[in-house]
Amino acid sequence: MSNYLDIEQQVAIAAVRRACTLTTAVFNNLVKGETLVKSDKSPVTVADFSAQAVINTILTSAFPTDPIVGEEDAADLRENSELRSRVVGLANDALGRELGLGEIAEWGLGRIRTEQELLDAIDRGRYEGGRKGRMWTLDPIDGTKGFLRGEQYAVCLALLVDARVELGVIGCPNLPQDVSNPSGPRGCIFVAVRGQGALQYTLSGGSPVPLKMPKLHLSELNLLESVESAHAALGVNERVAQILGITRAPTRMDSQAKYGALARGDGGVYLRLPTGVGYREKIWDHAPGALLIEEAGGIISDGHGEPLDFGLGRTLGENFGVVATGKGVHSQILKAVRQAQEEAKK
Ligand SMILES: Nc1ncnc2c1ncn2[C@@H]1O[C@H](COP(=O)(O)O)[C@@H](OP(=O)(O)O)[C@H]1O
Ligand SMILES: [Mg+2]
Ligand SMILES: [Mg+2]
Ligand SMILES: [Mg+2]
Repeated sequence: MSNYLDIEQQVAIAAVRRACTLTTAVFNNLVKGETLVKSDKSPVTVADFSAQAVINTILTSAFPTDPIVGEEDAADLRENSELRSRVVGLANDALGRELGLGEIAEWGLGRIRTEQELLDAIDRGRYEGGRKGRMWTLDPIDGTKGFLRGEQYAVCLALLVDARVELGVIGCPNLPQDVSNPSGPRGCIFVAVRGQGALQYTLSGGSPVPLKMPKLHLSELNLLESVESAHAALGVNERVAQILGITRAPTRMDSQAKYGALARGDGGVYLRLPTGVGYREKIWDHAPGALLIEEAGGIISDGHGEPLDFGLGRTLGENFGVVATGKGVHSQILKAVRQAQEEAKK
């Protein structure tokens, strides 16, 4: 008998690997005009579009009936022929390479797709989400701002069944494989399967390393937080650290690379509290990271201690931020969050 979600795991890792190769290549050749500003003022690049095209194409070929909740859609590309042909070229380059580690010819790799097929593949990510059945969440580049700065970003894919995350894969092309050697080799893939633990692979292959979050005392913790002050209330984080007596400086890092760092013990708490502008967190920004933390032995909730609900649609609804950390310190951190929040209201 095969292991739970063996095939899904193999497909998801292969798809994320291909997308990571693509995004790395694009970064090295990104030119002016290849970044657009979306209606919410956030950036999107040809790399985001083509990575979504590649992953959706592979997923649809392996699991034709599975719906996908993906961050991007093809509307901007349908209006812009220059951008469209660049995205089509990049996606076909990525899909056309010969079979790699663990890849199977039946996934349809190697075949050149038409423009129409690739735009439709991107738009397969428009599923509205919900509580029943299987669905994938995809963030082709999480941390687009980090990507553009040449810093951290992540290619993030998760499989949910009845709104529960069962498989999570996070590819981090720029993340050092070993935090104690920051100038050493980079490129990690984090994989979690419910009930089967959390693993780190290197992007280049090789045997995975199991991840287990260390038991930390409050005094040893440091916060993992966003680089962008628009994404999280960094001032409140500072106060939470002060209340808890945390003296170590926070680690600021874009994207779900933060969840990978937390799972392997490079930091003690992922803390993301709302900035008060009414933003709703997106399910693709947290689904794979949430399972990674649980499978590495940690706990994840919102800032009130409520579980994250991935069954409400494309967003986490009215949720209050995210707190992920070790089981031993979670309740103390929530208490400090409550105190900092109350002080901020005064
Ligand atoms: N006001 C806001 N509050 C919280 N998150 C926000 C936000 N505006 C954008 N984001 C999300 O923050 C993500 C990046 O998170 P981080 O700050 O941890 O790197 C973005 O993902 P993308 O880069 O995929 O668009 C985007 O979805
Ligand atoms: Mg975005
Ligand atoms: Mg994102
Ligand atoms: Mg994104």
